Amino acid sequence: MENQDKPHKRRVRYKGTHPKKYSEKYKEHDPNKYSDTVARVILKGSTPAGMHISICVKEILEFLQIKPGQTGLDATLGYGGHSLEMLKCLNHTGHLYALDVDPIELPRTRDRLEKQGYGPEILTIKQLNFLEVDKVASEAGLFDFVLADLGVSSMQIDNPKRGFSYKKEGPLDLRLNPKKGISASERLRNISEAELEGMLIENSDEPYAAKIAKAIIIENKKGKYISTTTHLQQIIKSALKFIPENEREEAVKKSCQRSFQALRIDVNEEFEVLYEFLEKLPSSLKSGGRVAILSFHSGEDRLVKKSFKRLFKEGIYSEVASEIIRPSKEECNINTRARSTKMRWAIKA
Ligand SMILES: C[S@@+](CC[C@H](N)C(=O)[O-])C[C@H]1O[C@@H](n2cnc3c(N)ncnc32)[C@H](O)[C@@H]1O
Repeated sequence: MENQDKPHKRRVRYKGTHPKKYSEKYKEHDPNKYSDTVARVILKGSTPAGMHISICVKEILEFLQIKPGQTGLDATLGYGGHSLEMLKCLNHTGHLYALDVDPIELPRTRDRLEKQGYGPEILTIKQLNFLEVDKVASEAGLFDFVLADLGVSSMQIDNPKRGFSYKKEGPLDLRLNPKKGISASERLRNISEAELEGMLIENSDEPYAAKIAKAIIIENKKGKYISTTTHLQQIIKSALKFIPENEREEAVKKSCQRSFQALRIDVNEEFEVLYEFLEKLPSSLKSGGRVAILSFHSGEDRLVKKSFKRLFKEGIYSEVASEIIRPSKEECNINTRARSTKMRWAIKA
């Protein structure tokens, strides 16, 4: 009877036989109802829309050696895949704290984990920047284990409204928390050519930084401020016109990837935040406490490596990874986003 009052809501229609746009992938957005479709997409080596496939799960669990009764921190909750695996190890005794700055995905993940039986009695989720790790530790007590899986989730990259990908038309935002700070578009509006060139070099080793910075500033001077992902992509494309045609497509793709990464690092102050987190980590860990960090580009990995090495020399860590751990070939085949992952770990003295 009830249904008679409700108007029937038609699902979004798409052209052709398969949905291509993020918003049209209604089956992938509902993994509980359409588990077959989701499994098929994963098998094909893709990440279903609205999902994130956790990386190096086996390697992380092997290292963290989580036991029931322990207290841990997932500094980067994301889709909650790593949290879920860590919660299974706790076996309903102990506590997991989980942080994320993203106010859009966090409530979805909280709901998902709660539906799987992980509520506030075992899991405390906070919308907080992980640079506040010390504050969380003062509430939770020192941690037995900490995981940080840096960067962005697939849900964030795939959602065109967030502006993380040059491949999809959307506002040039790139903030992990769109309610805080300024968008990438605003940042580009008020930047000088020298600062922009420096940002592209420092954050992502962009070889055509000078040319791209110049092209963006010329566009600003014309009053054509860059407000969308595709506008920025077009500017990069025209700045690289001097590259021979047979090499241009690949070069533009790479420069787009690097430039978007550089802007993302800048608007989210990712290096400053990571540095502060690494400084505060040891005093948030118990003696014997373990930390694993997954990073996705050389700038991040350098910071982790330097911090772990220095604190090991100072006797603050008793052991640190001597080499980077990488996901297996099999994992990279299933999940192409795993290919650039570098894992490092440390144990508190
Ligand atoms: C790679 S994803 C994590 C995926 C997660 N491990 C999983 O299995 O689903 C990274 C997440 O960290 C969050 N993040 C990035 N920097 C952060 C910071 N400084 N503080 C808190 N969360 C952050 C992002 O919003 C994103 O959701």
